[in-house]
Amino acid sequence: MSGTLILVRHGQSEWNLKNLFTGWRDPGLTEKGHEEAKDAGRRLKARGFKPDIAYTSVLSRAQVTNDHILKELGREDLETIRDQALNERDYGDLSGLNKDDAREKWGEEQVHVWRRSYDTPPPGGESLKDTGARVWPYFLHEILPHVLRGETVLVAAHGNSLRALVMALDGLSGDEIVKMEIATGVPIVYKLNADSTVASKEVLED
Ligand SMILES: O=C(O)[C@@H](CO)OP(=O)(O)O
Repeated sequence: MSGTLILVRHGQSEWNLKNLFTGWRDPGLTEKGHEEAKDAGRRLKARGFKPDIAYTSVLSRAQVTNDHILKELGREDLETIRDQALNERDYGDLSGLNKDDAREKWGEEQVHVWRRSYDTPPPGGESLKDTGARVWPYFLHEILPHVLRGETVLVAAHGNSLRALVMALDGLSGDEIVKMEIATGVPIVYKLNADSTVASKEVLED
């Protein structure tokens, strides 16, 4: 039997809008972000998805996104597990800085390497590899068993924690992940086989 894994990046946050490195800081959603989250819920509802359990991070932008989705699905009372393992990548000393100011200071190329490379950490922060080293074991031990039991699992998390997960699920290389972006509020739906390989992947865009 195969189960379903639904990944959703939180809606636009106040700091996404202000173009600030966010990481483990905890800004709320913008109006647009709230709408994106509700829209993710509507898209899932239109396709008949019914989560059996939900997972999110300890950061409010992901939790509120999860709440909006569950409300749209009429499942506000669904068990939701919150864990730091699903937090955004820790941006270290870049947290709170403007991304354009950082490009002025350190150069376009260096900032791109910090933002998108696989194994170069930003100063004082986590590389995507470091993020994957906490996201992937958590996924294997806590989330995957539900999917393998045939359940539908919702994971509302963050751009880079989800990039780490998608990298492993899709078998992408360190070079391939550099180009991979995850849009806010757009559900990515995986069906997994009983041996945990990916049976199908669908991005629920407009
Ligand atoms: O600031 C952050 O925490 C992330 C996600 O918003 O940014 P980036 O896309 O630059 O990795």
